[in-house]
Amino acid sequence: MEDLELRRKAVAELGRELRSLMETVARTETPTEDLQELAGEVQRLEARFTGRRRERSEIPGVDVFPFGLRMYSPATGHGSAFAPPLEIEETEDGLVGRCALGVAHEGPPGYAHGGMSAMLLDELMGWACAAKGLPAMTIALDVRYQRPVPVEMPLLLRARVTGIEGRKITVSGSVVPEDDPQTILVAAEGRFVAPDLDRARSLFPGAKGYQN
Ligand SMILES: CCCCC/C=C\C/C=C\C/C=C\C/C=C\CCCC(=O)SCCNC(=O)CCNC(=O)[C@H](O)C(C)(C)COP(=O)(O)OP(=O)(O)OC[C@H]1O[C@@H](n2cnc3c(N)ncnc32)[C@H](O)[C@@H]1OP(=O)(O)O
Repeated sequence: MEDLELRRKAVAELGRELRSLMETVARTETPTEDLQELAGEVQRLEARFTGRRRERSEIPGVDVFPFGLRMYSPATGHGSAFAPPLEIEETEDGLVGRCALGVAHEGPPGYAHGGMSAMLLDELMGWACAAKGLPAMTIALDVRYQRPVPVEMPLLLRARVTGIEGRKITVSGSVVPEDDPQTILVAAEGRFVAPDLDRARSLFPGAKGYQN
């Protein structure tokens, strides 16, 4: 079997380069004819991804699902061009995530798109459920945008499970500047449900651990 760590490293390296490319594209003032030529080059590059293409519900071989790694997650995945990516650490008071967003994640000029903050919090809050042994799906997310989130600013995101009632979990979350953690930029309250085994089997047919 191919070395998994080596493959994860390669996936992360490719992700890093793609992220950098996305940021360059979002900021470039390159002449129009060069853009046209570059589109053709990117298309040729894409044709070099050979080999089997993963099925829709197939879990990537580099992942650990549902408790571990999601390498192509648009929030935390080191293999994703779209992810900041969010780095997660477990603390006594829940999970803490660190990242900085880029111009590619912009909504209002100079500030993050609100959907980015919502996505990052949603994911971190989901991982907070998994950290309690209950991998769960979001059923409701209430996001309060208190201050705009500047891009290129180191951020701290927090997620804490506030209640567990059977398979239903409530979680709170926030986004703050790393150097000014008292200032809440975004606050969120979420409700999650951990699917029971039958539901998990039908929702995630590619997750071998759940199959008979
Ligand atoms: C051992 C199983 C493990 C399975 C793995 C699960 C998840 C793994 C996922 C990720 C990996 C881990 C870390 C997380 C990382 C990222 C997080 C990303 C978060 C997301 O990006 S996630 C995408 C958006 N999210 C959805 O796509 C959910 C759509 N949704 C559904 O697919 C169903 O909703 C489901 C399956 C969640 C529950 O369905 P179900 O059949 O298992 O549950 P059931 O109906 O029995 O409800 C039980 C109690 O929850 C109440 N309840 C249920 N659903 C409700 C709703 N929608 N609104 C209000 N209350 C609701 C009922 O009222 C009842 O309450 P009561 O008991 O008091 O009556």
